[in-house]
Amino acid sequence: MAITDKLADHLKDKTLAGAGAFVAGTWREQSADGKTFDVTNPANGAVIATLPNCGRTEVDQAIAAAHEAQKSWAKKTAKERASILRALYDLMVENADDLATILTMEMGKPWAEARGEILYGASFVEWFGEEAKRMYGDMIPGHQTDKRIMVIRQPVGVVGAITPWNFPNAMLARKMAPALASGCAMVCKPAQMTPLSALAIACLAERAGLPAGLLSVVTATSSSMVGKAFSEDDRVRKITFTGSTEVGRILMRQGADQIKKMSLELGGNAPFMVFDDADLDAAVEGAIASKYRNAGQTCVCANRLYVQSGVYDEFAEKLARRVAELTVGDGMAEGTDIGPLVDEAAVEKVKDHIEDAVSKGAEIRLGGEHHEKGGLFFQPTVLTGVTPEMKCAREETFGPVAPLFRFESEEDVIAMANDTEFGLASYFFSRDLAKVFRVAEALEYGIVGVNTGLISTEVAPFGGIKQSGTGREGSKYGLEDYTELKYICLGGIE
Ligand SMILES: NC(=O)c1ccc[n+]([C@@H]2O[C@H](COP(=O)([O-])OP(=O)(O)OC[C@H]3O[C@@H](n4cnc5c(N)ncnc54)[C@H](O)[C@@H]3O)[C@@H](O)[C@H]2O)c1
Ligand SMILES: O=C[C@H](O)CS(=O)(=O)O
Repeated sequence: MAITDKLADHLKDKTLAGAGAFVAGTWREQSADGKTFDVTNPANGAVIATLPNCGRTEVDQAIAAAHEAQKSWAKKTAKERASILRALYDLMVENADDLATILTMEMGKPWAEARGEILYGASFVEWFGEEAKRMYGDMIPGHQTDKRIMVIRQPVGVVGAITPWNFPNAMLARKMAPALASGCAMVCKPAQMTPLSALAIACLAERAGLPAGLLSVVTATSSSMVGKAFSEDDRVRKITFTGSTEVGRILMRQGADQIKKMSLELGGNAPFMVFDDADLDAAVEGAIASKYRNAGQTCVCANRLYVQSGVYDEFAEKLARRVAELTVGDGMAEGTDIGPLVDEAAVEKVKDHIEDAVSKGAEIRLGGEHHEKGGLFFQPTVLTGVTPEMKCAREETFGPVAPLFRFESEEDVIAMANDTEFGLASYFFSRDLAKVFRVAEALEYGIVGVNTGLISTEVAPFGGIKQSGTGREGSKYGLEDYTELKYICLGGIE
């Protein structure tokens, strides 16, 4: 059994996290070279699982099995593929409590947030099961009397997926669902800190009747080995990656030799703007939702909060009062709002950003310290008097820190908001309709939240511009990333 009692004792279904890596349709408790690695609970450091540390042998086996299984899978009707995705959706919902417990104990987020992530991940499986039936093509009026022009969509083939630790269920579901719906096969390498959520999805996919080989979950500590395997093997037609921009850049370079099709969901540096005419209470709630969700460890978290002068002091006061109500603790404990950060490096980065800001003149309105619980817990923090020279203005903090910048005019704040190499999510609060359109159209981002801090849904296209990535996940557009267009020119039709 891969999982320990530290996790099994919290599960109704103890087999859900699988029994090792899921490679080419079989569960592997051992890798070819016999190496293993531990998965620990960031709330207390307890070992919750020991998994095989897969090598190139397992990755190659997974790719070969995917390449074989995908041929017959692509020949099934959309309805046949949709029915298996629907069965998987139903199983994810039925097992949501256990899936949430697995997620919280390997990643740390509060259980209620984890359960929300499970339903969010499941929503992509439901959505793309339906979209499978709408993989339409075109009939185009011919350019000559004897010609008929057809355009069809066909699955890309084998997809290599690499996913991050902060949404270990939803980030795989958001890739696997359109891939399987369109007739592709997938080999996934989850983050080594959080592999169990992906293994649980594979376990339920097997129970839902997904044919062997179509989905593999390779658990490995050498992520660069997996990235190279995906890049070098021409049976892998596409790489889909969610994670940091620097790793996305590496994968893009490695994929260039084979002109590998790429979907990249990368880093962010989201501006969150509050104008004088905003509903301040709504803006505060929006800031709480956007900034402190997952302890600030999401790619779409507000990273820079710009507040117009006329409401700056009132907003800062209201926000600090609301943040002070947040409870820090173990994600499995009732009432926890802010769980532990994922690792020591994350804690050090948060400390560095705070120390840098204070050294350049910012003030700590609230928090700013390592939490008294110690370990990976950090106090939710509000900084005021923040300026563009500070690290938190240019780097993704990825922690529970809200740096408040003051601004005077609409033109100034748009210029500051756009002054970054990132372009994923952005947010602003205003009740002036003309301003809403002007600002939304001027922001250089893939996503704009207006009078809301929460934008994530399966029905909308999620993705960024500039160095936040390429491609879109979710929505009717999400299927396109897993298909190729084929133009068929029919001649001799007299
Ligand atoms: N745009 C989005 O949808 C989205 C979602 C979640 C996280 N992110 C971003 O991800 C970052 C945080 O997540 P993270 O710390 O897991 O990112 P990361 O880039 O360090 O790791 C992401 C995944 O890539 C793997 N990896 C690392 N180096 C690799 C290499 N050389 N070759 C192949 N794979 C490699 C990791 O093992 C992990 O599975 C943040 O920048 C965040 O903004 C973006
Ligand atoms: O980290 C960013 C993920 O994409 C999470 S969400 O889609 O915004 O919930």
